[in-house]
Amino acid sequence: MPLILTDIEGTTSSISFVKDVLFPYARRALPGFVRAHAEEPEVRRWLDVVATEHGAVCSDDTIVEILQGWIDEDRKHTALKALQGMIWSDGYRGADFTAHIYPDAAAQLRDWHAAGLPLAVYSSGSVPAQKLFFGHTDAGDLTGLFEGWFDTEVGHKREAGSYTEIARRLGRLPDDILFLSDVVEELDAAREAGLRTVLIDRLDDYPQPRLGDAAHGHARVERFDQVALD
Ligand SMILES: CSCCC(=O)C(=O)COP(=O)(O)O
Ligand SMILES: [Mg+2]
Repeated sequence: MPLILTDIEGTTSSISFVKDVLFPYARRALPGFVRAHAEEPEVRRWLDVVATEHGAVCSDDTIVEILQGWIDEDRKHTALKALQGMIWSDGYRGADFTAHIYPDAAAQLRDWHAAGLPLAVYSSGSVPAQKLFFGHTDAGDLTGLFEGWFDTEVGHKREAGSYTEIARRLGRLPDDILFLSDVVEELDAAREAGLRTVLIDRLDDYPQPRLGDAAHGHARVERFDQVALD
């Protein structure tokens, strides 16, 4: 039985929840969060990464502006993702929102887990953000279904080496892992590393079905219950 490795945004869950709820929440809360927590080592560490990348001495206000710009560009930068995760914690715990999950994804993940299939997550969202997300979904707390959590600290999702590293950390051969994602470039990288791949083509997120050449030769389904495991 393969291990199922799943992406989040556009795969288990809608892009609009991330873009229209999570990102605006983080954008709004960022200035107050930085004012309140900038001297905490785990926060300072990531603010300093942003300042170093900016290449000039900059104030925390400037760092906030840079981070807000990255949110607007949907940059998958590890420092931004770590800070977003800390900010969303307040939103989930204060019940400002729950995380969207497609009903077919929640049901199939539960069924695979019940059948003994190992499950893991690989998302650009930080591991703490992933755990918050699956801990507060519309379908309840799903964290117990997963035995592995990976973010861009293993590498970026469009690089084959990231998938090789995930397989190594999971102690599995690459072709014993089935990766599910909405992004063909991520699936290309996973296939290059030897993983099996399925394009989850959510028509709510991608109204033009990615058929033929657009699917880059990856198996393509529209829902989790259509994923073939062999
Ligand atoms: C972990 S939830 C937040 C989602 C997020 O910030 C993100 O960038 C999602 O990207 P993905 O790799 O899951 O498509
Ligand atoms: Mg995605």
